[in-house]
Amino acid sequence: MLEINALTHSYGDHTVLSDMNLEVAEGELVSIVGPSGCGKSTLLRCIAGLIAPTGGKVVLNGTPVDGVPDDLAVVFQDYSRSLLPWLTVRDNVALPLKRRGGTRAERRASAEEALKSVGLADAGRKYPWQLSGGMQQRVSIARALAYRPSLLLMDEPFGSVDAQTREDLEDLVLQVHRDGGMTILLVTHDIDESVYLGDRVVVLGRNPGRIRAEIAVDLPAERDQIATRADADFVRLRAEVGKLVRGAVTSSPA
Ligand SMILES: Nc1ncnc2c1ncn2[C@@H]1O[C@H](COP(=O)(O)OP(=O)(O)OP(=O)(O)O)[C@@H](O)[C@H]1O
Repeated sequence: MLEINALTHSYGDHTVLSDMNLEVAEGELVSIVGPSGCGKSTLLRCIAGLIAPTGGKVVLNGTPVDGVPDDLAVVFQDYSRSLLPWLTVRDNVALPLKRRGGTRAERRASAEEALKSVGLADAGRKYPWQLSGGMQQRVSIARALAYRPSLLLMDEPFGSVDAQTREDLEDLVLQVHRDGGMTILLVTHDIDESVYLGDRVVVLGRNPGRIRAEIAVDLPAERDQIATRADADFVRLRAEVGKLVRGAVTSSPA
């Protein structure tokens, strides 16, 4: 459903991504990890059509990306800036649905349903600033879910929440992925998280950013914060990814 062909991006004479090729299948959850500055966010911005790559192309559902595609949603780390403080939580979630058409009542009903699915059934009439950080990030996720994109991009979505909330939100993403079959690309700094959530982990190296390795996560789809993380296969995969990321900091990409 997503094809990245010979993608290159430079900011001025600083080449950040070089000749990147990646295919993502319908319904896959792909984690992207790599050292700071290797171009993970730049890659997501190219896929989201927020920046035009300097070379190569991104093809989503058979159509080359040229501007922000209609059937895509993005969740960023900085939830405090992504929600509009003057709109209620429900209206924040319903806002992007205007692009989909439908009546105001239908949009509100979809928003309520998405809020329920992230455990915020009672928060619709509140304002974002009345909620905790973790709850605000749930609202951002609900907004993306209500939109029912064919591709969901998440850029360090749990980087600013506490450890317990992070685990809850990770499990929420797994549940959404399992139930809705959504294709998800998730950028994270957290190696454990990349393995816990991913069907596949893509490791980027830097100078310039290239795919250094792709690791299939051959764990059962059903995951559990305690049992999965204690599983010998999980521990092996985490070590493998960790070694590749550490190697990517110092050596040039393979
Ligand atoms: N708008 C921009 N203009 C110029 N340089 C940029 C811009 N955005 C990013 N860069 C540079 O491109 C490189 C890659 O940045 P990017 O944010 O894509 O990396 P990242 O892997 O997401 O980093 P991090 O893990 O620290 O968030 C960095 O050296 C960064 O300074």
